[in-house]
Amino acid sequence: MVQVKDLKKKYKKEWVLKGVSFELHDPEIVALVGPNGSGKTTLLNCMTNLLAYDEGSITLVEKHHKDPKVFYDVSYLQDNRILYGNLTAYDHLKFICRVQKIPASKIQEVVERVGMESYVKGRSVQSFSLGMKQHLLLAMAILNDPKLLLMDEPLNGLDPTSAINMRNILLELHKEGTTIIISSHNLDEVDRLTNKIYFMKDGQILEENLESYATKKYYLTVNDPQRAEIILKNLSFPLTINLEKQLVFEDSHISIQEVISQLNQHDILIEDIENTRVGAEKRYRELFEGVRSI
Ligand SMILES: Nc1ncnc2c1ncn2[C@@H]1O[C@H](COP(=O)(O)OP(=O)(O)OP(=O)(O)O)[C@@H](O)[C@H]1O
Repeated sequence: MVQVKDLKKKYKKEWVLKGVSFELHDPEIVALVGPNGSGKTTLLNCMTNLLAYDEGSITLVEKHHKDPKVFYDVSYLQDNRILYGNLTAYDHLKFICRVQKIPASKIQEVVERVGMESYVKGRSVQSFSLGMKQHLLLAMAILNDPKLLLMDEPLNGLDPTSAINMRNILLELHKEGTTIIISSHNLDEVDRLTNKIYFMKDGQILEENLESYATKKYYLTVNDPQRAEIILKNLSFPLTINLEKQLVFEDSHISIQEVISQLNQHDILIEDIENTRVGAEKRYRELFEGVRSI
């Protein structure tokens, strides 16, 4: 699916990529994580042939990455500067359909999937909010049912509902067989998408599978989060409330059974329990801030 071999790239005299190599075979979600300026965008731009590189080789979907046919199967969600302010969302989608020979009927399907029916026609992109632009970029990126989807900071500017929707779409695409490489600074979202992380450090990739490394995090949706928070904090349970009004706990700090039992005793209805392994932030801090976990 993807093969990057010993990729090197410098700007003037500064080497930004110093021999990046990795291979992906099965459909996977991989997060690309690193501090500002570590080379994530440079790597994605080289892979999609937007930027020349100095050494190395890149194969995408079994073809050389400069083969124009690659883009029937690959999409790249970049930042919103690629959008045309005086065109509508529909114009953008129609244009991609024309270039990639996708039936126009696909537009409606994608617009519904992303949830942008109310602003696809009748207003130009320059009047869009940041989140609306991200929706359009996502719609454009999934229009061709890509086998490989590369994404540079797709969560920028998304409200919680849109971020959840984006996450669900990515998880669905992955189940349908799409490989996704997503650069993100949102380590909580990264944990909810994948265990497989490429940390960009010193112009190289440190590949990590955090499966066994990570602890578990629980997200409880309850009928009365405010009362639940007061009750549990009075009992000294360490928890936070996220923007989705879920109660969030880490299992290294609590027994989830004990939490459930307390909520039951106080007649608080648990509507949903979601859990995910967390490790991205912990590992990031070890790698980039020299913080060792105990
Ligand atoms: N056109 C350019 N000319 C010179 N230097 C550049 C250019 N583009 C990027 N750089 C430098 O290359 C390095 C990597 O930049 P890049 O944008 O790839 O990092 P990034 O990891 O995507 O950062 P961020 O998280 O801030 O988006 C930085 O030091 C940046 O200043």
